[in-house]
Amino acid sequence: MTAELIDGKAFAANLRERVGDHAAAFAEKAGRKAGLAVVLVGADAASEVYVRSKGKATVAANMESFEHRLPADTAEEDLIALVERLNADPAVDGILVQLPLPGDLDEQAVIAAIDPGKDVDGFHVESAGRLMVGREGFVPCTPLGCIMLLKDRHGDLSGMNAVVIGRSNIVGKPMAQLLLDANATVTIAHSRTKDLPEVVQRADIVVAAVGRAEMVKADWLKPGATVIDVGINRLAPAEEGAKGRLVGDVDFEAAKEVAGAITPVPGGVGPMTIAVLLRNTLVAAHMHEGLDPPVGL
Ligand SMILES: Nc1nc2c(c(=O)[nH]1)N[C@@H](CN(C=O)c1ccc(C(=O)N[C@@H](CCC(=O)O)C(=O)O)cc1)CN2
Repeated sequence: MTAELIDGKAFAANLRERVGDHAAAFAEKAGRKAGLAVVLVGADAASEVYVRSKGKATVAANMESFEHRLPADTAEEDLIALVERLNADPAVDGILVQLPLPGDLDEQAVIAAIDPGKDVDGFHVESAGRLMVGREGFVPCTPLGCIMLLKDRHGDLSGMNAVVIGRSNIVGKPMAQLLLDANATVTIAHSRTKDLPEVVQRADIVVAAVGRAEMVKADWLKPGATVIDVGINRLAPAEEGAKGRLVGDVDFEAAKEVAGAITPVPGGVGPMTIAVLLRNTLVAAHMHEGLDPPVGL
C-alpha cells in the first residue's frame, strides 16, 4: 500500500490565511496590530532562515514584526534585559527567543525571563505546567501543529495507541501530553527504551522526534499507522559546495509503503511550526486587549 501524504504545507498555508483574516479584524477592533518580537542571538545559518521566515509570515498575516539581532558574544544579562524591555512593551504581544542559543547562554534562564502572557513559543515553565494540569496557556508550536494534523486526519484520537519517540521539553513531552488530552493511550520512547521496534509496532500513531536521520524503519510500523515525522536532518552533501538533502527521522521512502498516512520532510510538520506561532501570537493579542480569542483557530 502507499500511504496518504499529510500535506502540512497546505494545512499551514490555510491556517496562516485564517490567522491573517482574524488579525485584520483584531487590528480594526483594537486600533493596533498584534505584534511578535523575535530575538536572534548569533548567526546560526538555519536560525537565520527561520527568523526571516517568521518575520515575513508575521507581516503577511497582518501583524507587526519586531526583529532583534544580537551578536553571539552577548552577555546573558543583556539578553535578559532585552526580554524585559519587550515584556514591558505594549506593542509586543508575543516574544520568541530563537533556539538554540550560542555559547554558554542558559536557555532556561532566558526563557524564564519571558512574561508567560507573551510566551507564544510555550517554552516557559508556567506554560509547561499549565499544559500538564489542563489549564489554558500557550502550547509549543510544533506539537500543537502535529496534533492539528492528527485531528484533521482522524477526528477523534480516543483509544488510539500513540508512541512518541523523543522526550524533549519542546516536542516530545508536550506532544505526549496533547495526545493524552485527546484520550490516546500514550507511550514515550527514548534512547534507553528496550526493543523500540516492538514498541513502535503496536502504535496506531507514531510521532518521531529524535533528531536522527531516517532512524525509524518501515518494518517497525504497524500497517496503516499514521506517521508524524518531526525530524529535520540535513544529510551530508553528495558533492562539495552542494546542499545536503533534507530528511526526517523516518525512512520515508520505505515507510510510505507500510503506513496509512505520513508527513513528508520537507513540507510536513515544519511549516506548521510558524503557522501555529502566528496563531498563538494572535491569541496573546486578544488576551492583552481583553477580547475573546478567535474561535476555530
Ligand atoms: N524559539 C524557537 N526556536 C526553535 C523552534 C521554535 O519553535 N521556537 N523550532 C525549531 C526551528 N523552527 C522554528 O523556529 C522551524 C523549523 C523548521 C521549519 C520548516 O518549515 N522546515 C521546513 C524545511 C526548511 C528547510 O528547507 O530547511 C519543512 O520541514 O518543510 C520551520 C521552523 C528550532 N528552534
